[in-house]
Amino acid sequence: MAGPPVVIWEREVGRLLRFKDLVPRLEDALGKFSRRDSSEVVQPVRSAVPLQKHNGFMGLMPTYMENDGVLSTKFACFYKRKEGSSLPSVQATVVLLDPEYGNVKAVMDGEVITAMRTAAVSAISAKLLMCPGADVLAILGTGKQALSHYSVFTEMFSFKEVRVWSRTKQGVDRFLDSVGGPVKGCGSVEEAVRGADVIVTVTGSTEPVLFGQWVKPGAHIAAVGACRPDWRELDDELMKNAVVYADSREGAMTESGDVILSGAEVFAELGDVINGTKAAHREKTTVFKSLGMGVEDAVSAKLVFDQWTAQKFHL
Ligand SMILES: NC(=O)C1=CN([C@@H]2O[C@H](COP(=O)(O)OP(=O)(O)OC[C@H]3O[C@@H](n4cnc5c(N)ncnc54)[C@H](O)[C@@H]3O)[C@@H](O)[C@H]2O)C=CC1
Ligand SMILES: O=C([O-])C1=[NH+]CCC1
Repeated sequence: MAGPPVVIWEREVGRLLRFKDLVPRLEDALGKFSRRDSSEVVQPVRSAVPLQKHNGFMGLMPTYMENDGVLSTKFACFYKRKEGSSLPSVQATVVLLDPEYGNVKAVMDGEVITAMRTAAVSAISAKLLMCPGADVLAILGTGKQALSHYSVFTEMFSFKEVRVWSRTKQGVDRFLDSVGGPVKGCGSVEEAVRGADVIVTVTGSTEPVLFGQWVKPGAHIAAVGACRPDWRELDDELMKNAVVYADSREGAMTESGDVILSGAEVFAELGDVINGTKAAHREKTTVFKSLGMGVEDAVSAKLVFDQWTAQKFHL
């Protein structure tokens, strides 16, 4: 009989996970996912159970990577919060199983994994799709994802200017205090995004906050919020005039209000670009629509578990 699962919680996950280790594993996983080879990745579109009373959803994200021996699922509860609410927008737990025996090997905090893998995938989208010599980064939103995106974008790239916008001044001030680096706080979305080469949208908004009329031609947008079919962050003009990429085509067609309601076509998955089967249109305005995938959590959880096991037996 298998022993009880290990529990690896927030601080430990944060100590073990590094962007430099995560990014290449995510690139590999995105490529494998887009090959649609079931011996590499089996990952259905997330099931979302409505939590009507609490204005949220529980997303169940099972994934099996046969050749890598990884079986996992994440439970991600995400909510539409009222302004000023102190409750979290996203809470997540990742469960790692033994694919042969079916027992649970580890239960992990999923918040650090969600924050880091989502930001790392957005950074991969920028690496592949932003224009050469991109100088200005704008971040819309100042919550957990904004912080993790700031961390990985400033670790991987050398922007000359970073701008941030939040709907409240307190949000901007808190963000500036937490990051310490040189960031310009902006009083409006337009001020933040005019002339920006890369724009990250990480808000809890369900209506468009970013409008095409303000976006510089050739800019790259990593659109991370609005993960429900009736939620938006980007307007129709932007969606229709950009080349749209997604993490999962099926995911975007099922869950993204920006894709479904604008009628925009998903040109390619990020994995198709990694595999060299679809072009990276760096010269055009590009949108990467991120919904989040179980395969990203699976490789992150494996990395945490492997590092945790190596350290334990090294002591
Ligand atoms: N694509 C993916 O893989 C993932 C997407 N998400 C989504 O990313 C978004 C941000 O998540 P977190 O940073 O964890 O949340 P958070 O609660 O930490 O931060 C949300 C930010 O959005 C702002 N905001 C909320 N409502 C707004 C509105 N109506 N207009 C403008 N700004 C608004 C808040 O002031 C805050 O700055 C959420 O929509 C979440 O569901 C989160 C995890 C993974
Ligand atoms: O992939 C993910 O973990 C999530 N996507 C939307 C909210 C949480």
